[in-house]
Amino acid sequence: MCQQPSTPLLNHNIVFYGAGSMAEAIVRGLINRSVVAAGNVIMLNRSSTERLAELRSRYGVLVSNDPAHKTEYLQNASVIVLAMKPKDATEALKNLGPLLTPNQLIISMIAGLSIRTMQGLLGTRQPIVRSMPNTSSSIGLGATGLAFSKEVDESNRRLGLNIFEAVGITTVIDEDRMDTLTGISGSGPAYIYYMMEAMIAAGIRGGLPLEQSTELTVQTVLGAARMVQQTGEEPAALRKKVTSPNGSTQAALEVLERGDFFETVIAAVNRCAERSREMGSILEKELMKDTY
Ligand SMILES: NC(=O)C1=CN([C@@H]2O[C@H](COP(=O)(O)OP(=O)(O)OC[C@H]3O[C@@H](n4cnc5c(N)ncnc54)[C@H](OP(=O)(O)O)[C@@H]3O)[C@@H](O)[C@H]2O)C=CC1
Ligand SMILES: O=C(O)[C@@H]1CCC=N1
Repeated sequence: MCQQPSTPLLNHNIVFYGAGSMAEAIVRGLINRSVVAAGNVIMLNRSSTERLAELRSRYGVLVSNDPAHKTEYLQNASVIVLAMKPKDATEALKNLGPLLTPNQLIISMIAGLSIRTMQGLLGTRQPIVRSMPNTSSSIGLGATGLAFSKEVDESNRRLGLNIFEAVGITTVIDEDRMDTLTGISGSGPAYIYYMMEAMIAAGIRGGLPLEQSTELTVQTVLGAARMVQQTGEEPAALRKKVTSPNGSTQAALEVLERGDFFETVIAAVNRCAERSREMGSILEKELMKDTY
C-alpha cells in the first residue's frame, strides 16, 4: 500500500482547464495520494454545470464554468493544465495567452499539439511542459511521457515531473517522439481493453457466466503484466513458457498469426501516431492562418 504524505507535496494552485476524463484521472490520483490539497485544485469547463458539481462532490475541488471566475482562476494559477480536446484548443489558447504572466507554467495533455504551436497560439514564450499521460493515472499506475520547452527552468521541470510521478511512472523524451509514445501508452489502455472485451466475449460464448469470464480475464491481464515487470523476462520468453509444443496455446497463437496479430498491433500504434501528427498539423495550420 502506498504511504500518504501528511502534508501535500505540492503547494501550488493548479488549474485544470478542461474537466473531462483525463483531467479527472490526474486529479483523482493527485488527491487520493495527498500530493496536492483539494482546495488548491481548480477544475474549469465550458458548459456542463452537472459535471462540475459531480467533480466538486467527489474530490472537494473548486470548480467553475463562469467566464469571469475562470479568468480570475487562470490569472492566479501557478500551473495551468490544458485538458481540452484538440478541436477546442485553438480558441482556448488564444483567449488564455493575454491573461498569462511569464512565470506561470503551462502543462499540456493535448494529443498532437506541439510546443511551438502552443506558444504561437498563446502569443507568449510561456514555459510549457508537453505531456502524454494515460487514464491509468487515476489509480496511480499511469505512464506519462514529458517534453519541455526551453523556457522551463529546473524548478518547473521538477514540478511537472512531480505531478505525474505522483500518479505513475514518467519518462522524458524528445518532443518529436511524443506521437509514437501516444501510440504506445497514451492510447494503449484502449487496445488492452479491446483485447479484454474479446476474451470476455469468448468466455461467454463458451458458456462461462459474465462475472467469471471477466474475473478470469482481468486476473490474466494483471498477472501477465506483473510477470513481465517482476521476472524481468522478455514477453517472448514468457510466452514460450506458456506454449507447449503442439498444445492448446500454440493452436491459439496460430490463429492470431493467421490474423497477422503482431503486425496489426504495430499498424494500430503507427496509425495512432500518424493521427496524432495529423491533429497537430490541423492546429498548426490554424495558427498559420492567423499569422498571414
Ligand atoms: N482520454 C485519454 O485517455 C487521454 C486524453 N488525452 C488528452 O486529454 C485531452 C482531454 O481529453 P478527455 O479528457 O478525454 O476529453 P473530454 O471530452 O472528456 O473533456 C474535455 C473537457 O474540456 C472542456 N473544454 C473544452 N473547451 C473548453 C474551453 N474553451 N474552456 C474550458 N473547458 C473546455 C470540456 O468542457 P465541456 O464539457 O463543458 O464542453 C470538457 O470538460 C485531449 O486533448 C486528449 O488528447 C491525453 C492522454 C490520454
Ligand atoms: O484518443 C485520443 O485522442 C486521446 C489521446 C491519447 C488517448 N486518448
